[in-house]
Amino acid sequence: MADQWQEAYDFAVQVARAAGAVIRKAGECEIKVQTKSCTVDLVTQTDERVEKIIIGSLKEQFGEGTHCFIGEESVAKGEPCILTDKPTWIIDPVDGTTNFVHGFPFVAVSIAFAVNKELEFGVIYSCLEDKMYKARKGRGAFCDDEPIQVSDVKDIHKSIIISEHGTDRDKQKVKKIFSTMQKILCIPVHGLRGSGTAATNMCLVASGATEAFFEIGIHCWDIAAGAVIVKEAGGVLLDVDGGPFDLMSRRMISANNMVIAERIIKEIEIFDSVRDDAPIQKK
Ligand SMILES: O=P(O)(O)O[C@H]1[C@H](O)[C@H](O)[C@H](O)[C@@H](O)[C@@H]1O
Ligand SMILES: [Mg+2]
Repeated sequence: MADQWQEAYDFAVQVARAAGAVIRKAGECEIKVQTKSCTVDLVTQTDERVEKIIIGSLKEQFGEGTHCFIGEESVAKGEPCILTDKPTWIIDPVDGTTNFVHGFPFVAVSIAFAVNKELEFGVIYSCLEDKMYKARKGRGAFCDDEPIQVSDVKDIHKSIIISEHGTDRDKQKVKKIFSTMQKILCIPVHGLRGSGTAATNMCLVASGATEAFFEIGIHCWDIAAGAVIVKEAGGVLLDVDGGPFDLMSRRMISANNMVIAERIIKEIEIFDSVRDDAPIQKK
């Protein structure tokens, strides 16, 4: 059967690379910062501009109205965040916005593509490192066209685990986040890390640099592309309660294998997060 998504996959790589160049250029100038859900949930004109460039390029290539789009900044402006069976692009134009504002060198363009609610491919361009991660369902994962695969570590005591504290500063949630981190650190593991971008964190799992990344509070656009890349690199994806991975649930764990995943899950103190696809509350 004709491979109907190869052209879209190749085009997504081109668009991600071009978007990364725009981000790098914008980082050389003064960055005007605004906030979204709270004072530390940052957004810049670059996030919005890059999302418009990405969606505009995809619409031009594939036609208006044939594909659907879930973009971080479009959703922030009230667009629906509902995954249907239609071909859908799930986009984080600047993952690691806080890093971008501070010049902390991990900023990623994350572009995923789903059909019939199945993730077909994911592309993550770590634009300050100039590293292009990509994967198509059933065809392996790559960094700069070199195959990548998860680490073979099964002993939790020999692992590095990535966790992020996110942008929520609710004291009860922060307490659970740090209590979880403390319990994991004192297993003990070799170390805890966090790049500040979920997409990059998942690439670090996929490339074997760390054994797991989990987070409660992320969004579908932060993790959709990384989910394909981790899975195609031989890793596993689960809900933080050990259930099946749920893209819209705002929580997940990605790991190199089930042994590590299940050991980490034991320590995670879960707190509620409103689903990405929850009905929009009328103000
Ligand atoms: O930079 P964002 O696109 O907003 O996404 C990040 C989020 O804001 C928060 O910092 C999370 O901890 C990150 O994992 C996520 O990528
Ligand atoms: Mg973002």
